[in-house]
Amino acid sequence: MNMDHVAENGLVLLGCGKMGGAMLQGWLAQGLPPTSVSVIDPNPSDWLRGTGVGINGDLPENPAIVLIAVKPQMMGEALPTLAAMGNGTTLFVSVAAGTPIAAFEAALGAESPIVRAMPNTPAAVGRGITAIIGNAHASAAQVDLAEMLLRAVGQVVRLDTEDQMDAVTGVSGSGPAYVFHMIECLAAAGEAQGLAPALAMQLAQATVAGAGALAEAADETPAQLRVNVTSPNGTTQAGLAVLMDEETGLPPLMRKTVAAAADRSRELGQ
Ligand SMILES: NC(=O)C1=CN([C@@H]2O[C@H](COP(=O)(O)OP(=O)(O)OC[C@H]3O[C@@H](n4cnc5c(N)ncnc54)[C@H](OP(=O)(O)O)[C@@H]3O)[C@@H](O)[C@H]2O)C=CC1
Ligand SMILES: O=C(O)[C@@H]1CCC=N1
Repeated sequence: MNMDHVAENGLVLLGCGKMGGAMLQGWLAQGLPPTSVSVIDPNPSDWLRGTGVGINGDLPENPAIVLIAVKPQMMGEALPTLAAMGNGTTLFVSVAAGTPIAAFEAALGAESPIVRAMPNTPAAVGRGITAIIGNAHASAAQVDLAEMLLRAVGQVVRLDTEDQMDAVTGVSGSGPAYVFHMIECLAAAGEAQGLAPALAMQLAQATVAGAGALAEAADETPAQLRVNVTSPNGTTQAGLAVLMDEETGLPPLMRKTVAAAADRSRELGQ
């Protein structure tokens, strides 16, 4: 199974907001024909209307893939729409935080092939990372198909057990928001040191983007890259003494942040 299989049999996207839209953008850029995509969304955006995909019209009877990208809180309303779709060969892929595979099996039938996935919004620029796990009825070829589709918008990792999904959500699903907030804080701190707002934001954005690109491209570990910036008794050492404090610095704060997000993911699954 490959992208041709999806193009021939169709892809249904349930919910085209920030995450569904980011992935659709990536697939269309990779050459998935818009005519093979059917979107169900109550308020289609102008961007979506301009793509040429089918919107809130007739759906293919047995699409290759149904991608579920509605909020977990809307799942109860959305699942009956899905139950009418698929004949055992359609693969259902959910990106919803918290919602367990068992909830989809209960609504769609235990024989339905289902892949649970946790992507992130850098998918919009092809730089996402998605963790996936299939249910017992998803064949190896179907999990491969989900992986191929998600690779079009970034990296893909496979999980051994579904319970890892809560921690993944806390790290990479929500993670972009932590990094965006770090940019905001770095810029605000620059302003507090007397820089103009636009200059402080430019410095903060370029520093986070550049450090991320270097961390990905370099052979050294992030720890070594940090050491490379830190001259003995210099400015970075002074700054890091605050940031790396085990009592008041980033390590305990990041542990609490990721734990809170993972706990919320577990809660959404109740
Ligand atoms: N945003 C992110 O960074 C990530 C999100 N996710 C998951 O992706 C899913 C979507 O999140 P996100 O894109 O942020 O949310 P959005 O609210 O941006 O998108 C959800 C979309 O679904 C539409 N919708 C609501 N009800 C229905 C329905 N019954 N049938 C079809 N469409 C419906 C919404 O329309 P309307 O707005 O008009 O209600 C909206 O366009 C969530 O489950 C979330 O956990 C996963 C990883 C990362
Ligand atoms: O905030 C959320 O619940 C979703 C899941 C991961 C990122 N956004």
